Amino acid sequence: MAEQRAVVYGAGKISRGFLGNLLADAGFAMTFVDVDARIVGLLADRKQYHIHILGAPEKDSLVTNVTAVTADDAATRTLLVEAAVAFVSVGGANLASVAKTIAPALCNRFVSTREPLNIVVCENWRAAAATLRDAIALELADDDRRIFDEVIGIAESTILRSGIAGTKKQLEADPLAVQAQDYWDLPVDGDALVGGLPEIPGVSPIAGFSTALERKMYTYNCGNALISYLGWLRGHELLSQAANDAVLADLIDEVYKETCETMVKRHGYDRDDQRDYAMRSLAKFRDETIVDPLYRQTADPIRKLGREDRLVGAGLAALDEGVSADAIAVGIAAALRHRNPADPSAVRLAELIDERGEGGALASITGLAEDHPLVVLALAKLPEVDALAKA
Ligand SMILES: NC(=O)c1ccc[n+]([C@@H]2O[C@H](COP(=O)([O-])OP(=O)(O)OC[C@H]3O[C@@H](n4cnc5c(N)ncnc54)[C@H](O)[C@@H]3O)[C@@H](O)[C@H]2O)c1
Ligand SMILES: O=P(O)(O)OC[C@@H](O)[C@@H](O)[C@H](O)[C@H](O)CO
Repeated sequence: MAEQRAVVYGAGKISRGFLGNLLADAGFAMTFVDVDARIVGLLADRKQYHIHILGAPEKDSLVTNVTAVTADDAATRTLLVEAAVAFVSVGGANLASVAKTIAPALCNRFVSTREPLNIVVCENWRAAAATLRDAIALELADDDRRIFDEVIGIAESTILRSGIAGTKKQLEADPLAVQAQDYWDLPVDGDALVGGLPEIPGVSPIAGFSTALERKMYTYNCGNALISYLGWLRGHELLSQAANDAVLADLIDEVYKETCETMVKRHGYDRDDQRDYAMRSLAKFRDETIVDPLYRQTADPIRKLGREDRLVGAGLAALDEGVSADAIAVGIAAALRHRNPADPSAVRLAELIDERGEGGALASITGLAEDHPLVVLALAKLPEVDALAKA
């Protein structure tokens, strides 16, 4: 059988450290598309890179048979003609821009084939598949849009593996090296697929997936964000240190109670199943073999304070369901206190707070009124956050 090719939009930590791992193990040749010319140049020259599996070095691998092109390269236009599957992991805020690269490539594909193709979207971003589908549709003329609607599946997934930059030593040996959690499943929205996915062990189409990404963002990433922003304020460097900090234990327990109750009420998840799901995430955060720096977890606080993102989104959902959002609000307050001169988003957050105060900044980031109950609640938690930072 001819070699199957996958196109992976984004060549960052998840694309190389997770998608590339599963696809290489399944025997795929891969083309990565990225806006970062340095990464693209390295991939195109070296055609391989190392993945280091945290806590399980026997599962480390050398991914081969890869190449890459920059997103503005004319070569991207023909990439999807023979692709068997595509993945996107570029950061949710970049979905509109990647759509501009994907749309012409789909038009070229339609000239030679109307065979179905699925694009799996791998982002921590609410309604990521709909966002990408709408953005691609905007780029297409009517005839192509009709074909697009018929033969192109765009399916969400939940990424539960952590992808982490290589250590200094690993990067000296291979500038493309990534570290990844020892986790191998990528659940995908099976109902959104057209014609099914090629066989890729670990990539599992799931029926009834519609609320899975929100569940992950508002349970797993909400807990993670509270732990990470408070952990940073308390001087920790790693996620596992923050998640094992006894001073934070009660609050962590509370935030999971709130988010679990919210998900049970909002989507009808079984209470025990939801609790197990939540506790699996906490066990992961506490796992010391997963050496995950808090600067990655806390990066881009403005995005993470977004109205539909892990903290404010979860807080609004809790209030809608009549559930307490007190602990979630502590997480929001801790994010407002986040300062990191090396992170442009944190610098911008500090400027916004200087200009408008915490309430004004949160209102302008979320679009909520300054007197919205969640904004008021979050501001009321600032003294608690300040006390926890010093405790
Ligand atoms: N790293 C993790 O552990 C992890 C886990 C779960 C979910 N996620 C989510 O996965 C997504 C990717 O995360 P990551 O950690 O791999 O980020 P990353 O920054 O390492 O990689 C993103 C890559 O996308 C590229 N990119 C940006 N705009 C692009 C465009 N228009 N076209 C092509 N490439 C573009 C960037 O240059 C970068 O190389 C995010 O939504 C993140 O929230 C990450
Ligand atoms: O990727 P972000 O920036 O949205 O969030 C940082 C981490 O919390 C996140 O990458 C988790 O590690 C990930 O969601 C694990 O599934």
